[in-house]
Amino acid sequence: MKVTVVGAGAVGASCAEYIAIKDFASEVVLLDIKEGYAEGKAMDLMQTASLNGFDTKITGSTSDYSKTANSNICVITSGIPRKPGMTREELIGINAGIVKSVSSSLIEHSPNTIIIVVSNPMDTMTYLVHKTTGLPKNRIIGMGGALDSARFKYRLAEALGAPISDVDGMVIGGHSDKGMVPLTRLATRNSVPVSEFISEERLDKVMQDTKVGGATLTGLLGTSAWYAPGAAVSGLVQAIACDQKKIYPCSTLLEGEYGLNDLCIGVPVVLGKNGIESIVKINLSDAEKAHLEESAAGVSKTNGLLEL
Ligand SMILES: NC(=O)C1=CN([C@@H]2O[C@H](COP(=O)(O)OP(=O)(O)OC[C@H]3O[C@@H](n4cnc5c(N)ncnc54)[C@H](O)[C@@H]3O)[C@@H](O)[C@H]2O)C=CC1
Ligand SMILES: O=C([O-])CC(=O)C(=O)O
Repeated sequence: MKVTVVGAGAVGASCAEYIAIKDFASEVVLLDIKEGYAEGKAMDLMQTASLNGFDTKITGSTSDYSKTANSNICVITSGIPRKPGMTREELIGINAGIVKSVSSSLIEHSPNTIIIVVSNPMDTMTYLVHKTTGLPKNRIIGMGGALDSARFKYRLAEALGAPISDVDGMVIGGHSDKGMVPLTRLATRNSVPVSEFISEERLDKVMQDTKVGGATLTGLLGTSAWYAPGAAVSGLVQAIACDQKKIYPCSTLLEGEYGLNDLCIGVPVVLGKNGIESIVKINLSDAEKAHLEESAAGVSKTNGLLEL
């Protein structure tokens, strides 16, 4: 199993590290445009192998896509992150050009690859990959919901005073400060609805804190987060590489599902060796449907800024 990660910055390197530590891939190639940067990160990571006990071989490449040839899975993290006070949508001008050229170079060398898009604004970048590459829809996956759901579980555990392992919950919708739809109604503590333990007001705060999870970290760090994003990507990569058939909320092209068309947005999907094996349709309440539709309108508006 060969995995390429484009962008050896904060998220790309974290992603490579988590993939290696989980030790399911034979090879990870990190690629960046900064001279020597990916090679340096790869060497540093390889020097953790005996310490962390993995055999995954990590190599680096400065813009040489021949080294990525025949990758089973390619992750795109190249592009600029936001600074405090910015929205993810403001990154579109620079990141669209980067994502378009990177995806085309990847496919040239790995025509059968599955692509995971991370660069922001992620739902729109995922749509761009659809529009410009012609890859089948099951092989283009946007990562956002897995991260947002992890943050939701963190906030739920905090509110419940419970261990995170006791908590389950999912966030669908667009990966944006306003567009996320945390499904509080379906969240559970050890299969008991969380509403049995905490008030509606407290749950509403959980929802609000979850939606601004990325912005909160950007304010604290001066740039956006990388540990949880890297871990979330590694979960998706593992589900595909090991054909786990796990359900994750991912950004995928909708063609009528959830009443939405011609956009990529986060909904639950089954991940396995073919990438997106199926879109899972769950019954949403009227309020959740309205929230998702509003989120979709926001994503479509951002998609409208693409020069296609
Ligand atoms: N979808 C999600 O949940 C998340 C998305 N992100 C997004 O991921 C992206 C990367 O974030 P960071 O790693 O923090 O940024 P970073 O600045 O640390 O790393 C980005 C890397 O991309 C490289 N790069 C730029 N243009 C390139 C090109 N054409 N080819 C190859 N490499 C290129 C840069 O040299 C840099 O090393 C940002 O757009 C950020 O908003 C970040 C966290 C979560
Ligand atoms: O907040 C950002 O800009 C990066 C990101 O998507 C996240 O951490 O959720």
